[in-house]
Amino acid sequence: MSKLRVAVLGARGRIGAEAVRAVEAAEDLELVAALGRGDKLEALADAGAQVAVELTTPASVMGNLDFCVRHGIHAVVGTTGWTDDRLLQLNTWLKDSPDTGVLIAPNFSIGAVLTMKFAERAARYFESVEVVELHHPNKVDAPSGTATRTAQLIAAARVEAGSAPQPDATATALEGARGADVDGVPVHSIRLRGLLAHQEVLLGGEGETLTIRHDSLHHSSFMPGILLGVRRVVTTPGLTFGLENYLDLN
Ligand SMILES: NC(=O)C1=CN([C@@H]2O[C@H](COP(=O)(O)OP(=O)(O)OC[C@H]3O[C@@H](n4cnc5c(N)ncnc54)[C@H](OP(=O)(O)O)[C@@H]3O)[C@@H](O)[C@H]2O)C=CC1
Ligand SMILES: O=C(O)C1=N[C@H](C(=O)O)C[C@H](O)C1
Repeated sequence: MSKLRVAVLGARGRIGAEAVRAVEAAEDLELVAALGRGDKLEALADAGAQVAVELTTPASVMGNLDFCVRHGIHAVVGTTGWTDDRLLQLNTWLKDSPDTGVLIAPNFSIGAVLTMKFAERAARYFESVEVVELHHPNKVDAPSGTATRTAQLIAAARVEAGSAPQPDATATALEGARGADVDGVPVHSIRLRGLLAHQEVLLGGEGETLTIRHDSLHHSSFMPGILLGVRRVVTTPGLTFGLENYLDLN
């Protein structure tokens, strides 16, 4: 059987470099291009890439996806910075290339995906819920894509359950003291040398709390999810948001 031809964008970055190694080590995949900033996207088409793994920056991702979708190259995207407007734009491009698949995964690690699902399930049972994400200080965006997605899932679950607004008597506060408001869920971002990617979801009810915590200790935690994404995206046209859609979590 012929190998799937894979390219990595952002190949010299922290996660991109790990992804290059993971693709090279996979027997059913062939690394045909490894591009960094300044490299020409035409190299993807010239190399006959079937799937591009996009691990760059929020400023670069849309231009790269525009190229990929126009050339029918499937994409597995870990880059953050997704807004409703960006998703709308991507869906518009995909309409003109209906056989092309794009997976956007706010987090490729199984533990982080489960954290999001557990938090979504638990959200309706507690009066209060806040998210704390902790990352290395080189991260350029805050809150993290994972925390944003977690808060959105929690908020949607609470709306569906008819939950009351969270109790919070704060009358005065320094700007930022209560975190960022993501659909009504406070999200707190910590940047600390020594950390990689961590998240806590704190839920509180009368006389009890529940904390769901996940730690990515090495970029290797993201590799099984990336490889799964690469193998599945070629038979999953259109936009898929979240690795959970490729997993049997029920
Ligand atoms: N979904 C997930 O599970 C994960 C997602 N991420 C996300 O992935 C992204 C990258 O993270 P990280 O590796 O830590 O960041 P880095 O800054 O280490 O890597 C990004 C790389 O992309 C390069 N780059 C920038 N623009 C382009 C472009 N147009 N074409 C090709 N390469 C480009 C950068 O080059 P230069 O240095 O020259 O700017 C850099 O080498 C972030 O958005 C991060 O949040 C990270 C880990 C897991
Ligand atoms: O920048 C990172 O490192 C990470 N980014 C993603 C995010 O913003 O959620 C995934 C993971 O947290 C690592």
